[in-house]
Amino acid sequence: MKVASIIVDVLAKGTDRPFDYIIPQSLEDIVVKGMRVIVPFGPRKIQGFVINIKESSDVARLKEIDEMVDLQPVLTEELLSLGKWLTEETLCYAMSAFQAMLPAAMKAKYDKEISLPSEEVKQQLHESVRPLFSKGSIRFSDVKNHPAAPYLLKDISKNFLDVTYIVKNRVNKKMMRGVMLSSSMKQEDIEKYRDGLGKKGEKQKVVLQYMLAQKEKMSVKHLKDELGITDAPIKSLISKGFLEKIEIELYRNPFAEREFQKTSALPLTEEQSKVIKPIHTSIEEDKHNVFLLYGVTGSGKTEVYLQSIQRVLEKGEEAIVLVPEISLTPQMVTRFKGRFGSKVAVLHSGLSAGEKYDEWRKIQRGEVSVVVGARSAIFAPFKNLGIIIIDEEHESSYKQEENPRYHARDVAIYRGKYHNCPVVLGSATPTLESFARGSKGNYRLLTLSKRMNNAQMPGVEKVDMREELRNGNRSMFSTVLFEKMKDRLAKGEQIVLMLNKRGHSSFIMCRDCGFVPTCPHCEISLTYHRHQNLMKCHYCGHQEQLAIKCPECESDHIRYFGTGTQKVEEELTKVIPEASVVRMDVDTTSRKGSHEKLLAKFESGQAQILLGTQMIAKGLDFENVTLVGVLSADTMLHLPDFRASEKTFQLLTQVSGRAGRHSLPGEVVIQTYTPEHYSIDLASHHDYDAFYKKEMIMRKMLKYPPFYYLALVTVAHENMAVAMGETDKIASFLQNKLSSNAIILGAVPSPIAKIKDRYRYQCMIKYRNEPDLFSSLHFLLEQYKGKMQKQNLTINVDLNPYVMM
Ligand SMILES: Nc1ncnc2c1ncn2[C@@H]1O[C@H](COP(=O)(O)OP(=O)(O)OP(=O)(O)O)[C@@H](O)[C@H]1O
Ligand SMILES: [Zn+2]
Ligand SMILES: [Zn+2]
Repeated sequence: MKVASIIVDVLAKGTDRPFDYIIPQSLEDIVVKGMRVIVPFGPRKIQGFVINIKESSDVARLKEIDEMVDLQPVLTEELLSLGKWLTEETLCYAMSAFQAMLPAAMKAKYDKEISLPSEEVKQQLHESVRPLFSKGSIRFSDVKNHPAAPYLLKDISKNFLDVTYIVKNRVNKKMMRGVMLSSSMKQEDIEKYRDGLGKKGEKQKVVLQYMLAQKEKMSVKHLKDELGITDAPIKSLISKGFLEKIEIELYRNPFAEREFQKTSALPLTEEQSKVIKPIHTSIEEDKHNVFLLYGVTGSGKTEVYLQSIQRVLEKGEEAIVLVPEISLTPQMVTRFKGRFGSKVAVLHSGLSAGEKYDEWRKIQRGEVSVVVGARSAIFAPFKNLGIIIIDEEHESSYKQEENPRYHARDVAIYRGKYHNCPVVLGSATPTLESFARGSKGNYRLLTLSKRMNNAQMPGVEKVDMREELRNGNRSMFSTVLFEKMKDRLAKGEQIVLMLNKRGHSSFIMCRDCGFVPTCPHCEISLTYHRHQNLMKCHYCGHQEQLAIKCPECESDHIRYFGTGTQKVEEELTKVIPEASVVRMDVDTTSRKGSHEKLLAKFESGQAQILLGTQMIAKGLDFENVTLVGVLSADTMLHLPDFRASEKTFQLLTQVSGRAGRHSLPGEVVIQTYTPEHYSIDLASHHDYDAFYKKEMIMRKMLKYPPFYYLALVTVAHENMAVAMGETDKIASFLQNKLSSNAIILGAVPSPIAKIKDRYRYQCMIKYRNEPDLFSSLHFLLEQYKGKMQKQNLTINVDLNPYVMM
């Protein structure tokens, strides 16, 4: 008898352990570790992961595995043990850890298609299996009960056959209204009609002009946005037969039809050669090392990554490159695809479930050897990893904010140890945690202190916006910034303007009494949505009409506060009408491929100003940009987060780094209300080292990372007293369990004290060495499992939290 230990798909504390099941005789040689199967569980049938196969079980009465979900293992031995490690490190369920490693498309049950990789293979198949393939590929569901099925499964387990999941694109293709130039009419006739249009047909003329120039299908929405027109001129052109109505597919893979210009390795600078040496050695000697590549903006870190990967590929091994989601820009992708061509898979959130599955399969089948992707790409199922690179390692998006609450850096180091390969963390502004490890020698610190071609770091000017106001300048541009913008436009150079939107920027405030409307269910300020003229809660979706009068003091000076990118854009067109502006924010980039289009427009010089939120701060490398303006440097400083200063420093340094990266010298203007703050002051001097020293003193004094570890327990309940009471109990329980060196703060209300009508309390643990902490937290969650279910109490434990709200 063979027995499989299985983690079942029930997310509850009591079921978070392996259950034993008998493997039916017909499947004995076929079910292996890392496959998913269907098993009876109570009255139901559910999915589970096989994590072990054994000869016997201690449990007396075992049930049998019902059927197979996968015909081949989806998790490798390594990923299975990584899953176990994740459950211990992040206190998550084994099931969530495994699920996190697979593409979303595979979470549902899909039929499988089985096909012959080639005709020759047919001879190797079992004789009863051969006839099944007489008409090409087959569906597993069709042959499941066929007498040859057991032999078919055996042939699959011998890797004779190809298995693909039939993943329907869950996101159905979205179609939208579009138009094209009439196919039956001659272009001259259309041009003739256009030229004949007078004042009354002005709008139609604009449309035809545009369509004739673009020579492409266009969505109606795009035309309206781009040309600032209504439906009317488009409709009348259709009725006259100049335009034809068509349907346009909204989503498409932005990189699918792209040709990538092939690049080859650049001769390295002296500094680059110096830092790449130990990385190459580590690759060649199969040694695990963590390198912290600390290189100023524009110092050529990417080339170091590329040539490190080159060496890995020459060894026949594989590479994972993580980049923050927002810098998965075409520019970044082009660099990797340009060097390694079709060996590169790209994983980012813009892909549909089906497309993500396709990329994942290429990795699993060894068709690619480099993955460039956001956080979850760290689980890429490579079997011979030779290097893991994390670019912009300071980015907080590498921490997942839901279960499993893992940090990609920790997973990278786990996998690097497993595969005896180097992990490279790169940044111009490393996190304090990493830099401290680098300085102590836990990581090997590699420094690139100079920009390419010895380009100077841009000069930075701070402007005190309070002063501007005192001098009567009420606009959002300081005099200095405005003058410099004018100057660059005159010279034909380009400008990047950043508006920091994180924090509270688009809320409504009463200018008389300071009242700010908040969500009645969540206690966070409502965000103003200009298009619909509504106020919305970003946590629960609650919305209200815009207040006309202040409910507190009845003043009608209640209005939109802070500036959105759209408002800046409007202002720009007013004060500098000659400039063409590309605006990049969540609104203009939500559509697939729009990111790419906007950046292409800027890169080609069709626009002189790139205006955007944080998303433009990183990774962009444009030759002609000589001026960077930060419109409001301090919005992030006031967040209730001990990393607020660090985040501000990082962002300012990153965005400043966009200027003067090539032959033209760059300049930066930082507008701020708190120019004396050390984050802003030191960022303006490009002084990471001084910032690091200063911030380390603060962290030491306040007992924060990297001097102390943090754990955050958040409790939520609809009754405030219950939430507070339970948090108090948890705090005193931990107080008893932990040493007197641990600091336990709370119960206190969370910075966001209520979400969706549930009150939130938290307890923060600061500790250095508490061997009992994890087991105590486990015990606690175990104790609470009944209460959590019955009383609808939620307890979240975040080890090394990045979001303090
Ligand atoms: N050895 C080299 N010779 C010539 N040009 C190089 C070399 N290495 C890098 N470059 C060029 O220098 C520019 C800056 O490099 P890169 O964008 O990699 O900087 P970075 O360190 O990643 O900066 P950031 O942190 O700001 O993104 C790029 O245009 C790159 O092509
Ligand atoms: Zn008021
Ligand atoms: Zn709300």
